[in-house]
Amino acid sequence: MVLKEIPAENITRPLGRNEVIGLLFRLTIFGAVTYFTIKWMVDAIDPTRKQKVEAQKQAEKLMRQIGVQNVKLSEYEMSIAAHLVDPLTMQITWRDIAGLDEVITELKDTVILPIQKRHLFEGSRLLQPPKGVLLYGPPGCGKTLIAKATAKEAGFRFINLQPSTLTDKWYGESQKLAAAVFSLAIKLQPSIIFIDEIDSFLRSRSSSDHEATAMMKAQFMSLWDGLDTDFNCQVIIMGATNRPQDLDSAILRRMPTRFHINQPSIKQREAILKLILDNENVEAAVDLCEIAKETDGFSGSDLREMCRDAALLCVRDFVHNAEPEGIPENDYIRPIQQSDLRKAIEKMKRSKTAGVPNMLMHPALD
Ligand SMILES: Nc1ncnc2c1ncn2[C@@H]1O[C@H](COP(=O)(O)OP(=O)(O)OP(=O)(O)O)[C@@H](O)[C@H]1O
Repeated sequence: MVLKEIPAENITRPLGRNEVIGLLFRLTIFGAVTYFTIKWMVDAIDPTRKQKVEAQKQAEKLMRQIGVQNVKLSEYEMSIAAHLVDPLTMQITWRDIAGLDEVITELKDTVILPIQKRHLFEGSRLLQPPKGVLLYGPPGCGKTLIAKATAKEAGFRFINLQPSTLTDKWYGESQKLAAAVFSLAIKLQPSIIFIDEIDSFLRSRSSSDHEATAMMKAQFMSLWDGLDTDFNCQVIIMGATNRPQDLDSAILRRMPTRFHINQPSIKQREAILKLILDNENVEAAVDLCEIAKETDGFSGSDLREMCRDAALLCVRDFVHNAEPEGIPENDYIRPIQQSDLRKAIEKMKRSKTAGVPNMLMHPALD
């Protein structure tokens, strides 16, 4: 009916030049609007998009900081590169670790020496630096410190990989990300891939594993084997775990160099306390040997929190001794005393028996 109203000659006559241009123009606008709408919708429903953009920005910044130029990275490598640790901010050296001298000496001999003096070991297949190192032991006892110091001292780049980076993604993405971990580490070599809580994603395989998880694990292992067969490749995987018994036996086999970082002994606690309080204002009469005796069962991290608490007691005194107008009587903070450390130990013990991490007990002071 509508067509009937249009004169027949208007339908059959060829289009004029202007009409063709107009039509093309409208088609282009329509195409562009459709493209951007679909792109916007896909972006809007991709929950990882914001993360990806952030990761890319972070990665580009870090790559510039570590002086990597002219290396082209894929989208997946970019999101892994966001976990690179800038060596300028990574200031941990052996001197920042107390009480673990034996572990450090062994690490120097078995991991760092073969890296630094490669030429001496070139002829031997047996004496190549290990491609997998496992640090195991209770939480807060220095595993991460050891890994960072190893990277710093050996001059390796440090990729701090959280297992959730690989496991939180959409189906299929985790495999691409796992591959990106290795390809990025190779592009940036020499490098250390540090995986904290490695048991959380490379635990013993079970029949209840999701198919994607099982595939990712298998792929991770075969990529790892790739590192092993390439003698020129300078990539080391360092894993840390509190639960080595939960690790897949195939993973354990790939980490033949293992270090037990145990709860510190009394001597080690004394050394850690000395290090933590080294630059603090501590009364000369403080007996750290006594404090070490009283802190049985404390990790290095507990000791640090405890010392921080003791130091805060001095600050609190300073604030509470202030005159009513808010001006402190003396303009200095008193040194840490034995009694402050004792009070802090008691507080830490209470929080440990209550199963609450100490820092949660005084969030207001953080
Ligand atoms: N041996 C140590 N010497 C000096 N400081 C230590 C030592 N052990 C632990 N610390 C302190 O405790 C903090 C936590 O240690 P770290 O992160 O290395 O522990 P971790 O074993 O990796 O723990 P988690 O398993 O919870 O990751 C360190 O930042 C450091 O301040």
